[in-house]
Amino acid sequence: MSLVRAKKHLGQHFLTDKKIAAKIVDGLVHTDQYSQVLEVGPGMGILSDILLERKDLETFMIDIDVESYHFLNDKYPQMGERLINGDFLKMDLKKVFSGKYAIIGNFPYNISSQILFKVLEHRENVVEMVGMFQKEVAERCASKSGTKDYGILSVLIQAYYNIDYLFSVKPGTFNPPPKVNSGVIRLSRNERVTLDCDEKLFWIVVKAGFNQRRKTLRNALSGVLPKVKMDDNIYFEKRAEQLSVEDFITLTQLVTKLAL
Ligand SMILES: C[S@@+](CC[C@H](N)C(=O)[O-])C[C@H]1O[C@@H](n2cnc3c(N)ncnc32)[C@H](O)[C@@H]1O
Repeated sequence: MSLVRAKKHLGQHFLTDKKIAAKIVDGLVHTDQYSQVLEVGPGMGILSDILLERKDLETFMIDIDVESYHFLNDKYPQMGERLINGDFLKMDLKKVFSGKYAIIGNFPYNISSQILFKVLEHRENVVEMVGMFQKEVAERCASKSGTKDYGILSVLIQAYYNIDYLFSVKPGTFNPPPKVNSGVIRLSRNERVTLDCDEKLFWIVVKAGFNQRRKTLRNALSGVLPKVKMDDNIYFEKRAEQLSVEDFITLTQLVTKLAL
């Protein structure tokens, strides 16, 4: 079985350290809540080898690279239709999974945000995600209000998930090595079934606030929500990075009232 040639445009950096691979799979801790897991970008299968040993989990895999797909198809003939050659970003997750499941991967760094937004979109059923990202992205997701890294993804992820930064990984543990350090995070769905506010508006407020993060929320929101008559509430004088998830929920409730 010849090895898969690493393709830069697909973000292919293959992990070579089996101990790190095992640590990543061990990051799945809420397995009482699901029995199916989707691995995104299995590559040559360093995580998949460990996942397939897990008797408590039914593993699905999707890789965009046809060469990886053939490699894995030969390596794991038992996978059948659970091994998919395709683009995770275009994958119809509802067609494959009807109940709760987890997502795991050493993700391609060029599409990190899109992967995270897709997880958020399917938050009702994705109860856990363990994944490796570029270290800065992993840290940004986990950062708290008042820090420079705190942004749209931090708020949206932390609204729906508890986040744990698990560990960092050096470039030398990949072949070929990436130019950046990596970080592994775990997202575990929190108790909130829904937010206590208009969720669509919450997303709009968060995005608008951070898209002009140097401005006060009064100025940042006025462009996207022209019908809202903002009063003298102190929230409007703050900047997005000063607000916690709870504050954003309260602000969204306030904006809803002022729009009536
Ligand atoms: C960083 S490599 C990780 C490979 C392997 N899991 C490992 O740890 O060695 C990322 C993998 O994601 C795959 N990939 C890139 N874009 C993808 C996409 N849109 N959908 C699914 N897989 C993708 C690449 O082909 C590659 O196998």
